[in-house]
This record gives sequence, structure tokens and C-alpha cells, in this order.
Amino acid sequence: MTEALVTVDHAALTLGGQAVLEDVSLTLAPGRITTLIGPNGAGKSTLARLVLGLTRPDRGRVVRRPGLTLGYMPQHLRVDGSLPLTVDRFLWLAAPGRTGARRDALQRTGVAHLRRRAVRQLSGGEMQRVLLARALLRQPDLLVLDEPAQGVDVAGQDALYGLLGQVRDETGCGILLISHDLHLVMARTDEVVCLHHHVCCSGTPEAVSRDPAYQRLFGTHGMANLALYTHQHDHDHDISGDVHEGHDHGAAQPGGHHHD
Ligand SMILES: Nc1ncnc2c1ncn2[C@@H]1O[C@H](COP(=O)(O)OP(=O)(O)OP(=O)(O)O)[C@@H](O)[C@H]1O
Repeated sequence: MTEALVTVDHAALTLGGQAVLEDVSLTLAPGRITTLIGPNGAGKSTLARLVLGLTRPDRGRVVRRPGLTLGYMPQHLRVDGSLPLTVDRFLWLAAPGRTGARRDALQRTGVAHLRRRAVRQLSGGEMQRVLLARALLRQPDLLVLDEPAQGVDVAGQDALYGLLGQVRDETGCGILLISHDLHLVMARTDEVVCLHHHVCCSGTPEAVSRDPAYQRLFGTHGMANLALYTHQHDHDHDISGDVHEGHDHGAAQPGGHHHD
């Protein structure tokens, strides 16, 4: 069996007197996209911080594979607005190396044209794409993304999730994704973990969407959303949102957005 990248074993954590995580277990494997879903305040970001080693559990343990390289795309990143920092310099600070590697990473996330732009001038969606390029530059074994599609337009969101599938296929890295975009994410993920301080249910998207614990949290509309994304489509978008006619991919295929 492939060695796990990170194993969270019966972890519990109390913050500010609140039991944020209770008896949570999770295994992250290479080549697999695991999506954490759950209501606001359910403990998703806190669990991601445990996985990254930024926080330690009060009880239980978190085991990372020795030598593991992590790529992290945080929910928010405050960049000092007074700094005249270009996108290229910002990437270089995270992963010093060849200009070509930085250009390729930006190309991949659809923002190569922003390489010389000041970071403080970026829109929210542009910043998300730059942050993903920054995480990819580290060539991580495990990529952790906290709400990566925030501020990205709808066509771009689906392209972004498609890109994560591509990255997984090409590099074999594991991906831990936190998302509220159930309808976009569900068909794009290998495993869903539904968290509400404890793990309510987990498994394939189809299995989770039928689970009574999931339906109690999200209602049955989650199932309808999933159904929307399992039929055939007649065109798709690239990451910039441009439409390409005549493609007929299944929804789970990486690389494009599909709808009627
Ligand atoms: N350092 C802290 N001190 C006290 N409480 C905290 C701390 N960090 C997080 N919390 C609380 O823990 C709970 C879980 O927070 P967390 O950010 O993990 O939730 P989340 O599921 O990611 O939420 P959202 O979907 O809103 O981003 C929240 O009630 C939050 O206020």
C-alpha cells in the first residue's frame, strides 16, 4: 500500500474554551484529492493547520511522512500594501529559482500576464491564482488549499478545480481542499470528508451526498448539484473563462468547465 502523506489520528483540539475538533481521524494519500466540507466554524481551517503542522492537537496525533514537502494556499494572505512587490518577486521569495519556473507556474494558473504587476494591484481572483502558482512552485508532495476559488469568477472556479485534477494526475501529489462550492467540487474529488467538529461522514462524493449526516448539514440540494455535474456537456472554458465549443468531456475530467 502507498505510504500515507499525513495521518491524523483521533485528534482533538480546544480553542478559546470551544471544542473545535473532537476525535478527528483522516488519511491523506498521494494522487488523491480529499475535500473537506462543513458549515462555517466547523473546524476545517483548524484541521488544515494541524495537517500543515502549524497547530498541534491537545489529544491524538498527526504523523507526516518524513521529508514531506508541503504547498499551502491560505484562505487570506495580507500583503503590505506599501511594499512595491511585483508578482515575480513575491514568487521568488517563496521559491527562489529560475525565472522560467515562475513563468511556467503563472502560465499554469492562467496569469502569466501578471508577472510584472505589483501584488497590491491584483484583484481578489487574480491573487488567488498567484497564490496557487506560488504553492505549485514548491513542487509539493501535498498541496493544501483553503477555499482556493474565493473571489474567482464562476467559469474560472471550475477551471481552477480542473487544474487541480491535472496537477494531481501529472505530479502524483496529494491534495487537501477546503471548499464551500459543493456543486463544483463534488464531482472533482476522490474523497469527501464532511466535518462538523467531528467527522460526520466520509467517502466518495456519491456516497457522501446520500449519507443522512451530509443531508442533515446541507439538505438534499447537494445531491441535485452533484447530478448537474454528472451529465454530458457541449462546451468548456479555459482558466481565463474563454469558451471552447465542441468538447464533450465528462465532468470529472480535468481541465475545463462544462455545462449546458
Ligand atoms: N486561535 C483561535 N482561538 C479561539 N478560537 C478559534 C481560534 N481559531 C479558530 N477558532 C474558532 O474555532 C472554530 C473553527 O474555526 P475554523 O476557522 O477552523 O472553521 P472553518 O470550518 O474553517 O470555518 P469557515 O468555513 O467559516 O472558514 C470557530 O468557531 C473559530 O472562531
